[in-house]
Amino acid sequence: MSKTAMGASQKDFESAVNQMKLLKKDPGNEVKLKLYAHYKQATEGPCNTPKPGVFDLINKAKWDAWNALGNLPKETARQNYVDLVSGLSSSSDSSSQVKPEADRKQAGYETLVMTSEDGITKIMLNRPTKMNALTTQMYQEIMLALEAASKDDSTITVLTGNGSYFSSGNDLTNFVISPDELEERARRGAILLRDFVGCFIDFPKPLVAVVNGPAVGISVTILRLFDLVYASDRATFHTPFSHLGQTPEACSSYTFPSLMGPAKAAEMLIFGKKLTAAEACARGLVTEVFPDSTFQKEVWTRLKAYSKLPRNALRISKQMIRNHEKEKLHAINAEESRILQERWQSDECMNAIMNFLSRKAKL
Ligand SMILES: CCCCCCCCCC/C=C/CC(=O)SCCNC(=O)CCNC(=O)[C@H](O)C(C)(C)COP(=O)(O)OP(=O)(O)OC[C@H]1O[C@@H](n2cnc3c(N)ncnc32)[C@H](O)[C@@H]1OP(=O)(O)O
Repeated sequence: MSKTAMGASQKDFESAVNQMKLLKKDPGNEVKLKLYAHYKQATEGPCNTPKPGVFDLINKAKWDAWNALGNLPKETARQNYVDLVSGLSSSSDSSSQVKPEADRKQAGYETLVMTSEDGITKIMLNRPTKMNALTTQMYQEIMLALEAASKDDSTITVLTGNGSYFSSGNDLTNFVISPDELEERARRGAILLRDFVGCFIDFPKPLVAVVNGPAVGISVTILRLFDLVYASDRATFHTPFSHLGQTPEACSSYTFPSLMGPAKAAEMLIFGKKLTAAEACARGLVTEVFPDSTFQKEVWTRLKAYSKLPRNALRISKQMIRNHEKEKLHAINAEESRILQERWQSDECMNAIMNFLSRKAKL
């Protein structure tokens, strides 16, 4: 009989616990929470401690993860723990192996798939089960990918999402930190945000967003820094900053009012109105909307034709259009990032994040 059918033995479990201690790579907050919850369930049974206070972010997230396992039997939790650790070990083992030809395109990126073909470099956000929510690792990888794309011999660079969402914006688990770390993490978060947006402001080649599904938060505000935005008619555009106790970023406090007028910008950025693709197109945020059934075919046919145009002419024209406001955009980006650094430390922001993480609130 297989191990799974029998359930993991206590020895397997202990060896998985030891294996975890040797793991070289941080598996990320989500996995760590799952491991914690299953460890507690396997060793102590259902959650039996008082719920931590609302500002005790880390312990509250851990408690929520354990409590969510309900009455899961200890044996099942033990097996799940062993399976989780074995998945982590095999993925870190395989990263040192030589990848087959077809996979080489992805080398170096864990959260993205980057490919280059027909004069087009495509950067695809690749966390479909998390609606392509942007972790800090993902912001870093996108910056690296943009840097590489700016230097490669492609004509056009495309950003798109894998799965049903373009992106659900900032990954709210980026906020799972202990209160004594908050100030420093907010400081680093503001630098990350400023550098991330800066890469889009400075990107030298035509940059195209292929918005395959709903877009939330920073994945909406950043669109004004693209040269073309093609959207499926299934896409929606939502910036629920106030609901999260936060404020606009990616220069949208300046670009949105100048694009659609202050009244329409306020509806989105202050009051969090969600737009359909047609509405976003009418406001100038989207270049063109396509039926979802033919979206990929039509968009890629169009982009392949554009990528055959003279490369240098495209690049120079883009820079002529964008250079006028570059300096201003960098100043606005720095100011928005500074304001967010303060917001992230506010009670309003912390309460909203806690509500999402404890599944009390969704958009
Ligand atoms: C001090 C901290 C420093 C931080 C440094 C950060 C630096 C840069 C910051 C830039 C700032 C950007 C602002 C924004 O982007 S604001 C927008 C934030 N996004 C949200 O509020 C969206 C939250 N998600 C939802 O409301 C819903 O998930 C959804 C998108 C409406 C989809 O709902 P649906 O019912 O279809 O699907 P699920 O909710 O079941 O989602 C499937 C799983 O994906 C996880 N998920 C989805 N989105 C996020 C997210 N943004 N953050 C974290 N996790 C997300 C969801 O939890 C499910 O996971 P599970 O299967 O494990 O439960």
